[in-house]
Amino acid sequence: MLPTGPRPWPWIGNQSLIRGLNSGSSRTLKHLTRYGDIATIWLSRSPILVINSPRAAHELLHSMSSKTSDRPITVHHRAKLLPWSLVLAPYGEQFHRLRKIYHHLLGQQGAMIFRRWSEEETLFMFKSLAERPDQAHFECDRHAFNVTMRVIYGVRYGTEGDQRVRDTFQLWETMFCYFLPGSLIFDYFPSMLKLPPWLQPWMWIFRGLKRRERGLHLRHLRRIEDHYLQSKKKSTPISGTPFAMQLLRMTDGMNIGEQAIIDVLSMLLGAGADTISCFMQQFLKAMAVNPKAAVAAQAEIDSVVGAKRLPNWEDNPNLPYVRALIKEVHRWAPFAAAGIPHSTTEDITYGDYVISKGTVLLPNIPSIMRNQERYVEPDRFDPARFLNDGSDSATSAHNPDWSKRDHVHFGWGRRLCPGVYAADICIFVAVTRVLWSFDIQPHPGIQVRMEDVSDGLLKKPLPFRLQINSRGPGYDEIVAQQLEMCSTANKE
Ligand code: HEM
Repeated sequence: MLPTGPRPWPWIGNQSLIRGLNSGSSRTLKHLTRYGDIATIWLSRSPILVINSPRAAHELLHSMSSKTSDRPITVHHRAKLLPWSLVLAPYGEQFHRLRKIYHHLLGQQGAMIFRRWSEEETLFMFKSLAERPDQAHFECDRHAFNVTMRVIYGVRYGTEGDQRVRDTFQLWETMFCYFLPGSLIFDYFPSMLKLPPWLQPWMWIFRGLKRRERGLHLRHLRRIEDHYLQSKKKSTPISGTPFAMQLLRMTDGMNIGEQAIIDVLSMLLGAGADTISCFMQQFLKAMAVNPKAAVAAQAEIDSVVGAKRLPNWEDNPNLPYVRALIKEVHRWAPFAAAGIPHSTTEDITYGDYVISKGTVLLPNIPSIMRNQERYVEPDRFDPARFLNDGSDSATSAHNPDWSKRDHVHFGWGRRLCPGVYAADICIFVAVTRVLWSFDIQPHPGIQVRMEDVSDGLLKKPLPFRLQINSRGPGYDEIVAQQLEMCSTANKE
């Protein structure tokens, strides 16, 4: 027996709800919570279990993680087109191989490379935010893109590269839609996968998208390959060097081909830049509508850091309110809607339910983070709820007690986001520095609407307007001095 859910239509199942889930519709996500901890919906004739409560999500995706970390069969078909993409990888040998690579690059040690580039790139962001506060959404994109490009290839794009940054974010948006279960016709009619390749239009479309993405990477990769060959001759150590260089060393002798390297690096760039940018945009909007929290965080930063220097990653242990505020933005304004679907690799039992092998499990992330059993007054933005939680995101995600986990924005179990350390660093540095130097308010006469977000896997804020004012000339001077001292990076 499966949990209850809305009645499916013959053949198509609950197609309109699936469409609602894919577009991150709050109405659909809320509607599904009516059916309890878990609701069953149908994609054609296959069940999808939508998990609505933190308790059920923890039990199924964390405690039973060894049996619930596959991706759905519909995703396996997509993975054939992108076999070196971790997010699509079926649970198995290739998943473990990729996960090892990601852990090497993004583990607690490896992720420290994000620190230097985040600190430096926030200076460029300040300048652009002060000059163009109306473009805050794009400045967040550019900031996150440049941090990640510097981590991967050691290069940054100046303003003359703006169009390329815009095109890349646009490309990712299209690609993400392609990955969603139920977004392609073969999800409903799997026999179409038996057609000859030239009769499968999704293949050509996807190959076109991939070609465009390859263009972005190839030039930078070729340059790094040259450096790598030089460093090999001289046996130069490569820890702390751009990820592309480290990846070449890790895969040297594996004979996996250039496209595989590009697939790994493009996953890192896409997953890193888009998420950090989304978070920063949600943070700016959340500060404009919750001014008391912003003022409390600024008071803490002022008393610990003062006005004579910029905050940095080392201030993290001394800024508990800022850390709590970041956790609250993750919880209150998540951009991951229905998370990335998991699937079971064997039959499992949850309460009275027997969930058979191959069943899709889809976490309803926004509803889980507004759960009344876990959070007091869940609709209220209240960083104080996390003041006694000193754990970083990775430690909290491994807490065996579901009711003590801070938020679930990074996923669960063996599929937990491997970028969690990098995200903690980039976000802390950018949030603390923005609060140190700017006052953020709604633009006069324009309401800030948290619900104005795009459709898709990531609910990205639609372009918004805020007032972002410097806190005074002393702050501007310090930023200007620091900018001057910045290393002259490779400019694209
Ligand atoms: C605010 C920042 C971020 C959030 C909220 C976030 C959230 C998530 C979520 C919800 C998942 C799916 C987990 C699951 O399947 O249960 C995921 C997967 C992933 N994330 Fe992140 N992420 C963030 C930042 C990053 C960064 C900075 C990187 C890399 C630089 C990254 C790389 C990845 C990768 C490679 C996966 C696929 C993991 C797998 O399928 O095993 N993420 N992330």
